[in-house]
Amino acid sequence: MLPPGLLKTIDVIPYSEGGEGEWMSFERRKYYTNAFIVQHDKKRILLGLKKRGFGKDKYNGFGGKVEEGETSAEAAVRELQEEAGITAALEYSGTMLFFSEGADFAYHIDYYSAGTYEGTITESEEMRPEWFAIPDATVAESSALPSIPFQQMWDDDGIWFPLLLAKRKFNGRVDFRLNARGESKLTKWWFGAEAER
Ligand SMILES: Nc1nc2c([nH]c(=O)n2[C@H]2C[C@H](O)[C@@H](COP(=O)(O)OP(=O)(O)OP(=O)(O)O)O2)c(=O)[nH]1
Repeated sequence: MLPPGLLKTIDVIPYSEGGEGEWMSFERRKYYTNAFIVQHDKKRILLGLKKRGFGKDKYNGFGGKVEEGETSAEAAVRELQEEAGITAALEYSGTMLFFSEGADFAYHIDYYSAGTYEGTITESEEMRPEWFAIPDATVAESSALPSIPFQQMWDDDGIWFPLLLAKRKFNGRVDFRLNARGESKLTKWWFGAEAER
């Protein structure tokens, strides 16, 4: 059931799969984190515009590489502090394997989220933090905040964001291939999610 290379961290039921072709093979993986502040009471989520490096000009959670001697949870707290200037009691939200054609390693990404934070949200050299509205079908009024900018995020985020927002943990894998213009595009995915509570 699980795609190759994905290490199961929780019990999941199939949630979404699609795309075409075979899963690509890779030799190595590197461990990363990615953290979101999700405030359901205020109907908002904090994203950052990445200002440099991998994923530049995309909106994302705050994160980076897990360093030697630290756990992924510790790395997530450190990266949130470094990139957004805040601390939070982050909870594990899921794990995703991300492989992009031509890369010499796969990204093993642990996702985290928290509903509250301490400190003052501060722009860093890497990220410009901004609030976005959490979609809420039950409320007619529109938010003053912009909608989550999926067109300016990684292609796969639209698949698993509903799980993140619903607090359903997930495991998944996504493969990206280069198109004729040399852009990395989502070509195959598989996601499983914790059963609905
Ligand atoms: N939302 C989302 N995030 C992704 C995807 N793929 C992917 O690598 N990421 C995240 C994982 C990491 O948080 C970030 C890549 O790390 P980075 O570029 O900030 O890290 P870095 O090597 O510069 O390391 P560091 O200096 O921040 O420690 O992008 C994806 O498909 N969706």
